Amino acid sequence: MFIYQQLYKTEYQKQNLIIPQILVLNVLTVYFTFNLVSTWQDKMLYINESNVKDILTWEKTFEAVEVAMKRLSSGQTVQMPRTHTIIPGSDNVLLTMPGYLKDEKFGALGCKLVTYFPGNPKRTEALPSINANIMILDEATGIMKAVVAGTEITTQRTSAASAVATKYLYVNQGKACNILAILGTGIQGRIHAEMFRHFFHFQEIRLWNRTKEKAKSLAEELNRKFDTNVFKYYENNESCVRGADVIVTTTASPVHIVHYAWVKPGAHINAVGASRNHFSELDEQLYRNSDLYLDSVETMKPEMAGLDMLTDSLRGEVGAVINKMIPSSPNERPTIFNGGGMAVEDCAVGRAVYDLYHERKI
Ligand SMILES: NC(=O)C1=CN([C@@H]2O[C@H](COP(=O)(O)OP(=O)(O)OC[C@H]3O[C@@H](n4cnc5c(N)ncnc54)[C@H](O)[C@@H]3O)[C@@H](O)[C@H]2O)C=CC1
Ligand SMILES: O=C([O-])C1=[NH+]CCC1
Repeated sequence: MFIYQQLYKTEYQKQNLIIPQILVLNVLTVYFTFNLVSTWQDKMLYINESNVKDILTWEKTFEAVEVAMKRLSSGQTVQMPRTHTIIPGSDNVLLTMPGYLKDEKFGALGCKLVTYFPGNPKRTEALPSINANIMILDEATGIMKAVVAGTEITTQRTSAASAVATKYLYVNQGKACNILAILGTGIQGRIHAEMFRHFFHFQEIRLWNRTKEKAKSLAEELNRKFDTNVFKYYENNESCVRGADVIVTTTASPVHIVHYAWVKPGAHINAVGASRNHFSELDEQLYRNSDLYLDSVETMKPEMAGLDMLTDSLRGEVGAVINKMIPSSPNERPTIFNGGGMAVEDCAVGRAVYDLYHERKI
């Protein structure tokens, strides 16, 4: 632009050029800014499900979720309540889960879009009921850096949240890991069975499902896969739960499938599944006679029907136990971890995947 100006000699010529110059300058500014942004967006990365499965380990997911829980309970996160867009006349729902987590290793600004379409597994070509994508945004500019496929991440991080809770509320108390009971053998039931075997080495892992054949075939498949016989299938939920040290519920059942009378004193329960609310798989007596821990009290308040009636049971967040802000329960009351799933867990694991992807230069 400066050189261009020097070519004109008279004041008249120069003045007459001012308006066109400003216009040209503006057009160029808009052009370059737009090009810069569109270059960013055109180059935006999509890390697909196969990439995620290749690079994400359970150890990394566990670490990311543990950090997310810790940071949430020490006020280093922002997590908005998720929105639920329910498709009229169905149980199908779209959730948006925005969050921000401050952490050198796992920090991210992100938003997960996740759908829950419970009929998907029964389609002619079975599909997962939960499908997700996580947007990772640049903290300085707000521009999207990547979309990370979020279905495997949701699967792993949900089970990892149960594993973190089990470690701090149960295993670290020196309690025995002999028998694990899992109710519901869909995607969450399967990952909990494999991940809990991996981290805690249970001697017996019991599986129960409403459709009995599914529990039976999963037990057979996992025994074959790991060349073991620790996986046992149960026809009845009561006998599956009685005597178990740790119980995991991963169903969409709208009615109670675990009753207080069946639960061993001092047992730990991870209540993962939810139907229309998060107060359905376990009966009220169990909630009233247990110590209840959540992933996020704020996020669960609008979602967990009945939470306001459980003030005597509610001890706080698992992150607060990890941070030693509150003690975990040393007594014989059962402990319950009711995890609703947190956006900041998805941010943390999404960031880990983003970094691993670049480290490995896939
Ligand atoms: N807390 C969290 O962060 C997350 C929670 N979830 C919840 O976990 C549950 C399971 O999810 P996925 O394994 O991905 O789904 P899935 O569709 O693979 O499995 C659903 C399971 O629920 C059982 N089920 C359905 N209706 C039932 C009923 N009326 N009584 C007994 N069992 C019933 C099915 O037999 C199946 O075993 C769902 O409720 C889902 O919303 C899923 C992901 C994250
Ligand atoms: O946290 C999560 O992603 C979900 N919670 C329930 C369905 C999906």
